[in-house]
Amino acid sequence: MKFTSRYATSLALFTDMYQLTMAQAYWKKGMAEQEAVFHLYFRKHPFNGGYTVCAGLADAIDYLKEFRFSPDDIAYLGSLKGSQQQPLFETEFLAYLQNLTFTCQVDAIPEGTVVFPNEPLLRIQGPILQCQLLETPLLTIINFQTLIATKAARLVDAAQGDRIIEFGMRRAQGPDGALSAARAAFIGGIGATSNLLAGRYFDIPVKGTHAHSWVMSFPEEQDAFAAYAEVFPHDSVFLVDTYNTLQGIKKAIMVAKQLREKGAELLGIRLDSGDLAYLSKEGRRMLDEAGLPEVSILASNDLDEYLIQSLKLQGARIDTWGIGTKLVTAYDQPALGGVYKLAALRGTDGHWEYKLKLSEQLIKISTPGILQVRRYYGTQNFIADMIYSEEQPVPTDATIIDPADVTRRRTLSADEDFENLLVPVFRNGKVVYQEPDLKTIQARTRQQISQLHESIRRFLNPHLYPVGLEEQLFKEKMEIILGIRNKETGQ
Ligand SMILES: Nc1ncnc2c1ncn2[C@@H]1O[C@H](COP(=O)(O)OP(=O)(O)OP(=O)(O)O)[C@@H](O)[C@H]1O
Ligand SMILES: O=P(O)(O)OC[C@H]1O[C@H](OP(=O)(O)OP(=O)(O)O)[C@H](O)[C@@H]1O
Ligand SMILES: O=C(O)c1cccnc1
Repeated sequence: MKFTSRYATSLALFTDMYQLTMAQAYWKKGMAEQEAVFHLYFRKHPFNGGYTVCAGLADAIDYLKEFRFSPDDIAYLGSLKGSQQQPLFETEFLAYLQNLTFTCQVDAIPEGTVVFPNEPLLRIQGPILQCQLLETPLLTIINFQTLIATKAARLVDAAQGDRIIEFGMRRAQGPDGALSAARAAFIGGIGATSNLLAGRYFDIPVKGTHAHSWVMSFPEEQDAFAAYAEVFPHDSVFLVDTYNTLQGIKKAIMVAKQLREKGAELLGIRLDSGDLAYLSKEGRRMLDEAGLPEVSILASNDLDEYLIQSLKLQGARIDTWGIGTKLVTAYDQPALGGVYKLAALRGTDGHWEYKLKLSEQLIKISTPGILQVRRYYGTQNFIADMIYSEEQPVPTDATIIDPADVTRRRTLSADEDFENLLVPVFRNGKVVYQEPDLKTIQARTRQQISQLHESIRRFLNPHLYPVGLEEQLFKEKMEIILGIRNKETGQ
């Protein structure tokens, strides 16, 4: 079984009802096929951080590849009633849906790329009815995985190269939360998961120790360790904190010595409570003195990036970090506020009409156009990102303007290396994108983060990476805003 089978049955109803009622209204008004452009983007980094790692594209692709309404879906929609008990959806509209196939153009930023507020992660162009139906599922997929990949990358940053295992399945937001989180966590740099189904679906390494129940099911802790080692002589990590951690470590050492006499080595011990700095230092000393310097120390217990940083500052001797709840639930910020906004609509004359959503706050006003993101590179670090509309040629020396603070401008020379981040994913409803495997995506994350200046990577008050609108696009956006405001106030 391959992970894509998660989307093998029809998930066209995996959307908000208003997408379907709008779809019927577009259809009824003869607008269903009008060509539109939507962008999916977020406005603020999660966790008050300085960067975000985008993830979820592979799932989005699988969803779109399978996008169709099954006869069962149509029957369900046909059964829905309005407030006057009349059928909500017309029979002819349901017939239209039954024959609907996905025909859009999709461009996206590859998974594992570092991204910033207001940059479109996905651009969907096609019949407005189709684009509209996809808003909710695309946001569901991309928001969550991007959030978790970013959390994972922060943990990896804090752990400074130590191994991290994802232990979160039992605390995840439901079964798909657990699977998606395991996948996204791996993209963010986590080395392994305890979730076997995620291991099987995504080809992520699986790892585990044992639970307290194993120790508790024996009259003596040492007998529990010995019995486990008998069954897994080369694959044992003993959980040493069931009764008294320091005594538990002594017993683990005794069993490790017996194991060595039989030609096998204990892999490690796990600490799951108490003062992890003190206990890991004591544990390391005891293991080293017993001639067991290779036995590693794994710690778990409500860990997050701040605790890892603190434990490292305290000199903790922890080699591997087991992280569950705080990772898979993105505990301190359980949702990324990604949005999906209409940016252009093709008029009857064939020209694009730019569209935007007004807001009291300038930063919340969406950007119109057929947007692309261009990243400029220095010798070591990324320099800046430019958001521009593909309709207009970019001048040789381009100026970018920060839409949140128009006094922040920067000119980007044509001599700099650059790359356009959005790449073609679907053309006329067919996949044209070669999906990288998960290990390649994970390597991309690591490589991308290494190109961020350390001031952007720090957790406390990170520096703002420069992202701006290309000057022409900025001016056009301002003109549209003024035009709408004048119209609305009758001036
Ligand atoms: N040296 C340390 N510095 C800062 N925080 C620590 C340190 N050691 C452990 N912690 C964290 O303190 C929190 C409380 O741990 P502690 O083991 O005292 O309580 P607990 O979680 O209630 O224990 P148990 O798992 O036995 O119920 C955990 O999040 C743990 O990761
Ligand atoms: O702490 P997390 O980061 O979520 O990691 C997963 C936790 O799950 C297990 O605990 P268990 O379910 O036995 O409960 P516990 O928290 O009481 O130890 C394990 O011993 C970890 O402590
Ligand atoms: O294998 C482990 O040690 C493990 C797995 C899930 C949750 N906590 C610990």
